[in-house]
Amino acid sequence: MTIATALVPTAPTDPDATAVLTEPTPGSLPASASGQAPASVPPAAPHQPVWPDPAELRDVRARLSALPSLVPATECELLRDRLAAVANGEAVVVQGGDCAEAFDQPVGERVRSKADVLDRMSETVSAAGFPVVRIGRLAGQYAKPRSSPVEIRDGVELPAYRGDAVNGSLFDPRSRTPDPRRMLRAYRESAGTLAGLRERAAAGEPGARRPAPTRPATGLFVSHEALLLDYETTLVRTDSVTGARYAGSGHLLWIGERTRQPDGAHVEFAARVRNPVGVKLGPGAEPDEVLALIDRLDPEREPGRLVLIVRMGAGKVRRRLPRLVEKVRASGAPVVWLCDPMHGNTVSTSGGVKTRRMADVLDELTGFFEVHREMGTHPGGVHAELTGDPVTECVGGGGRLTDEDLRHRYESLCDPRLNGTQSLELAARLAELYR
Ligand SMILES: O=C[C@H](O)[C@H](O)COP(=O)(O)O
Ligand SMILES: C=C(OP(=O)(O)O)C(=O)O
Ligand SMILES: [Mn+2]
Repeated sequence: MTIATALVPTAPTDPDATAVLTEPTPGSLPASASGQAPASVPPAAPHQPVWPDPAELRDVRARLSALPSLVPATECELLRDRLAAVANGEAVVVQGGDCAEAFDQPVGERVRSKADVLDRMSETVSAAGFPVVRIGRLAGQYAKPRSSPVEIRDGVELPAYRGDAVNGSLFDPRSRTPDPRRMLRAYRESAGTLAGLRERAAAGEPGARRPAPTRPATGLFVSHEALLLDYETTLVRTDSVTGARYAGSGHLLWIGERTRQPDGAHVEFAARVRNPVGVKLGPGAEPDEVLALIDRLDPEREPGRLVLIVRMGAGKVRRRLPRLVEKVRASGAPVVWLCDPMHGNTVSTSGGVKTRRMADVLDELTGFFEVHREMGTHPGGVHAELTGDPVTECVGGGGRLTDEDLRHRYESLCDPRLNGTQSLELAARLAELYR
C-alpha cells in the first residue's frame, strides 16, 4: 500500500469524524454532584474527565485539530507490517514504559530511561532467534483510568489524578482540577519525546542514516492507551492520497481493560482508524466478547491490525486464557497475543503501598507461554510497565527488593514499574521461554 507522507487535518465537518464523538463531547457533559458525568446523558464514554469550562475545552480541541500528526502514516503502516510478522509467528514484541509519563521529566531522561532498557531487553530476546519489534509506552502515555474518581488523604477528598494530560498529581485542589490546556502540553511533550528519540536513533545507529525498512525514524515505535477521547479524536488525520484515517497521537494505541466494551466509545474510535490497535483483556474477558471485539476492530482479518494484550494475573492466566485462545484460533483471526504480566498482579503491602512481585510477573509470563504452547499458537511477546532507572517500586528479583525498600525510590505517578535490573530479568525469562 502506498501512503503519502502528508496527513491532513480531518475536516471538522467530516461526518465520519463527528460520528466518532458527537457533541456534546464526553468531557463537556454536565457534572453531577459526585463529579462524574450523569449516567442519563448518552453517549457517555467511560473514564473521561469532567472539564470545568466547556468553552475552554472547545478552544483546545480547535487548536489540537489544527496541529500536525505526531507520527507519519508510513510508520503506522510499517508497524502493521512488523506486527503481521508477529501474528505469523516470525517475530516478537517487546513493549514497555511508564504507567503514567510525567511532563516534568526532562526529554533526555525520558528517552534514555526507556529506550536504553528496551534496546537491551530486545537484544536479550533476539538472541533467542526472533526479530524483535520494539514499542515504547512513550510519547503520549498521559491519561489514566482510575479505580475511584476521588482520592482521600487525611480526611480530605479530591478528584483522583488522571494523568498529566488531565490534571496534576500534586494533592491540592487546583492541581487536581481537570484543565484542558494540559492536552496541548501533552501534544508538545510527546513531540519533544519523539524528537529526542529521532536524535538518539540518528546518532546511535549508523543504520538509521540509511533507509531502514524495519525501524521508524524514532528507532522504536511509540504507543499509549487511547483513553482521553477529547485528545485522540482531535488528532485523527486523513491521508491525502489514500483517504485512510490515522490516529496522529502515536503509532499504536491500545484500549484499556476498563474501556473495551465492544459497543463503547473507545472501540468505536479505534475501529475508525487504520493504526494497529491493542485491547487489554483481564480475567473476566469472555470468549464471545473477544470475538465481538475482533469483528469491530479487525473485520477484514488483517494480520498486524489487532493486538490482544492479556493481563489476567499469575493465579488466573492458566485457567482463564485457554478458552479465549481456543475461540480466537477457531475463528481464524490473525491476532498478535501479548502478555502484560503487571496489571493482574498488583498487590498492596501491609503499609498500603501498591506493588508487584517479580515472582508473580515471571509466573504469569510462564503461564501465558504454557497456554500458547498447549494451543499451538504463537506467544507474541510482552507488554510491561518499566523504566531503566533503579527505582524501587516492584519487589523481588535478583536485587531482592523487599517491601521495606519501596520507600527508597518510589517515583511512579500511578502503577509500580520494573526497574532496569528487573526488566532485564523479565527479558531473560522471555528469551529462555522462546528457546
Ligand atoms: O494503569 C492502570 C490503571 O490506571 C491503574 O492500575 C489504576 O490504578 P488505581 O487502582 O490506583 O486507580
Ligand atoms: C490502565 C492500564 O492497564 P489495564 O487497562 O490493563 O488495567 C495500563 O496499561 O496502564
Ligand atoms: Mn498501569
